[in-house]
Amino acid sequence: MNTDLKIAIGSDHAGFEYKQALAAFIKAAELKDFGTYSATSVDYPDFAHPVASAVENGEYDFGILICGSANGVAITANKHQGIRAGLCWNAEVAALVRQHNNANVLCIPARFISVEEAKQIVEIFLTTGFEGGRHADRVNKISC
Ligand SMILES: O=C(CO)[C@H](O)[C@H](O)[C@H](O)COP(=O)(O)O
Repeated sequence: MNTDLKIAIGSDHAGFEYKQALAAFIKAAELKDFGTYSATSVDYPDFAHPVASAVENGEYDFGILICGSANGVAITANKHQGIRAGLCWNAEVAALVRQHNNANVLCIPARFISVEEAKQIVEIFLTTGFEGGRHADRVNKISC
């Protein structure tokens, strides 16, 4: 897919192969791979924090994080004040996390979906806009 967006991507070992496939699939204005760079076992926060920081500081428009279940990377990314990371397992959820939650980090569970499903999720996530309105009121209430 082609996009004018700037994308930060990262994974742990469980998401490594999917990250490689998605990085090849996304033709972005800029795509930075924050690692991991092999299938050797690593700790997901070491990759989720840098991706979340890069989106939080405005360097990148969106982040994509992949681990086995996507829970580890989602929990980590959501520790960042400016991050709304959503776990997406199908295209419909990916659309909703953009339309209703204005998510800026997409978390993909590599051990539970196919690479083709992951590509579809990425495409929907990156091309769907926030609906605003009542959803903006709710998103504004998230920060504490
Ligand atoms: O953090 C996770 C679960 O919330 C991720 O799915 C990790 O990829 C997973 O825990 C890694 O497990 P492994 O047995 O060390 O490969």
